[in-house]
Amino acid sequence: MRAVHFGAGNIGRGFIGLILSQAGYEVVFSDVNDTLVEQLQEKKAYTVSLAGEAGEKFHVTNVTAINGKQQDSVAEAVAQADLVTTAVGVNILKHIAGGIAKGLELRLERGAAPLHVIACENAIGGSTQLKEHVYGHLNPELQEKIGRSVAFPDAAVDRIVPIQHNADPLEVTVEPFYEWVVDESQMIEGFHRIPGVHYVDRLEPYIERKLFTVNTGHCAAAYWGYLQGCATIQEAMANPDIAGKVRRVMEETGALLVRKYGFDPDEHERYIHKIITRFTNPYLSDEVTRVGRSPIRKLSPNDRLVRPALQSYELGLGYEHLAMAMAAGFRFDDAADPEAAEIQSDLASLGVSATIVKYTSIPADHPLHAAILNEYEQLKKAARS
Ligand SMILES: NC(=O)c1ccc[n+]([C@@H]2O[C@H](COP(=O)([O-])OP(=O)(O)OC[C@H]3O[C@@H](n4cnc5c(N)ncnc54)[C@H](O)[C@@H]3O)[C@@H](O)[C@H]2O)c1
Ligand SMILES: O=P(O)(O)OC[C@@H](O)[C@@H](O)[C@H](O)[C@H](O)CO
Repeated sequence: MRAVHFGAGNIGRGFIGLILSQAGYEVVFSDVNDTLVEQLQEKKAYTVSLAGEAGEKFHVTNVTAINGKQQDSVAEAVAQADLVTTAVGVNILKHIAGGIAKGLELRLERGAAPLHVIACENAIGGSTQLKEHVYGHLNPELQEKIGRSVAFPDAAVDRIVPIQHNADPLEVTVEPFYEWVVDESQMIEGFHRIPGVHYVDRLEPYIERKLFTVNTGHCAAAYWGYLQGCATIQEAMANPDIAGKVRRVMEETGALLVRKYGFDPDEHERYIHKIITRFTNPYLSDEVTRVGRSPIRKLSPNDRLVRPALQSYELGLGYEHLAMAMAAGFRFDDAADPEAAEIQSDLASLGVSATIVKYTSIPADHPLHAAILNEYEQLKKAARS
């Protein structure tokens, strides 16, 4: 069996590629990074190391790569695949959609077997978003025909994989923990279950639990850490003030999740505790600039900060620390991050209030807007003194 995986980056090699290879798939990575592609084509294998005391290593074999810039090769790979997965970043999905659409057309012409396409991105409805992009390249007749034999089940993926600084460009160090949850209700016949993947009937509680706990806490640690001059999440979490606030932001989203989904409060508390342990893993060094990356995405209405804060407000629950984390996000001025630079430019030209509205879509007369604005001004004052 052959899987085509888009994105031979950190999570692609360190998680999805590893699991698929262990499940017996030949993994064909599609990437636009020439070095990664050439190395994978040449070595056909790489090493995944677990960041833990034992330092366990996995030799991942039966892998290769194609260059994602060559749309015909991408389409041919999709046409021959038994499974398609992605980990490119949710904003990149639109760029891979054309090649996938072309590949699906080829499959139709050749009468190929049913196919599942699973986007493993940090987003609600990632595969559904990819499907919309792919369908944007197909006329209604093709959409209808392809829809009968191609499914896009949504997924939630969890494993912390920092930016790598290894001599071997293919080697990747990952945390030992992982969770991959796939929505079974969106699948069609002919799917071969992948060992290590958890299949559920309803993904929403899983993706929201993951995004609003792991990723909300993570970006809060990154933004507060960045403002305190910390280079890594580990360094940020060693600061008791930051660690306390990170816990409280996860308690706010925890109260929301418990209310929305009826999670057991003690079990959810253990989930938060486990996440804090993962953030403080001494065998990992995870840069705050990676975790805080793409603040426009992270401050957008459906992502890890605004969505839980608005829902908490609607239910009369606390959102103070979420507002504080958003304010810190607006202060994240990493010059190497184009989204951070865009926000900083808007703050200077539009002012704080209009910039908050522009990126969060929270109206200026909303109490959450006032809370973000107030906290932003406090942070600015603190930075001056
Ligand atoms: N790293 C983590 O801890 C982690 C954990 C869970 C989920 N995720 C999610 O996984 C996704 C990837 O994150 P990452 O940390 O692996 O990022 P990454 O930057 O390490 O990897 C992304 C890869 O996609 C490639 N890419 C970009 N454009 C492409 C294109 N058009 N075609 C093919 N490949 C292309 C890049 O060259 C890169 O190798 C994101 O959505 C992220 O939120 C990351
Ligand atoms: O990948 P992002 O930019 O959505 O978020 C950064 C990190 O929070 C994220 O990559 C985590 O490490 C990961 O989601 C853990 O499962």
